[in-house]
Amino acid sequence: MKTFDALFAELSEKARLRPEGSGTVAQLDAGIHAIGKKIVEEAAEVWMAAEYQSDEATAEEVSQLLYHLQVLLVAKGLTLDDVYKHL
Ligand SMILES: N=c1c2ncn([C@@H]3O[C@H](COP(=O)(O)OP(=O)(O)OP(=O)(O)O)[C@@H](O)[C@H]3O)c2ncn1[C@@H]1O[C@H](COP(=O)(O)O)[C@@H](O)[C@H]1O
Repeated sequence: MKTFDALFAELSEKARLRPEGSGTVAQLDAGIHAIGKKIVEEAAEVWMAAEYQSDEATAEEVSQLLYHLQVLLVAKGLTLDDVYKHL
């Protein structure tokens, strides 16, 4: 099973190697504004799933929100340690 840290390493590699067909590369190319909008959209989907849908659906929406947050970190050149030091 993939972990949060493993996903971040994978996304960092995608940004470095820019493989064809990568959704992450497309998101990075779309820029901070587009990534930010995606985060807000996914956050709303987390809320709606938690309030009205199953635990499984909620967990899936959370995974998508975490993915888009990681894309934002990669786009900004931030690391997980930059975040962890605030936890
Ligand atoms: N974990 C994720 C992940 N979570 C969410 N998403 C993206 O976020 C979108 C969220 O989907 P929604 O349900 O909101 O659907 P949607 O609104 O129709 O989404 P759009 O495609 O229209 O933006 C998905 O379509 C994916 O594009 C993800 N895209 C990729 N990953 C993982 O990231 C890694 C790198 O992926 P690539 O860069 O695509 O190779 C792989 O391990 C993937 O499994």
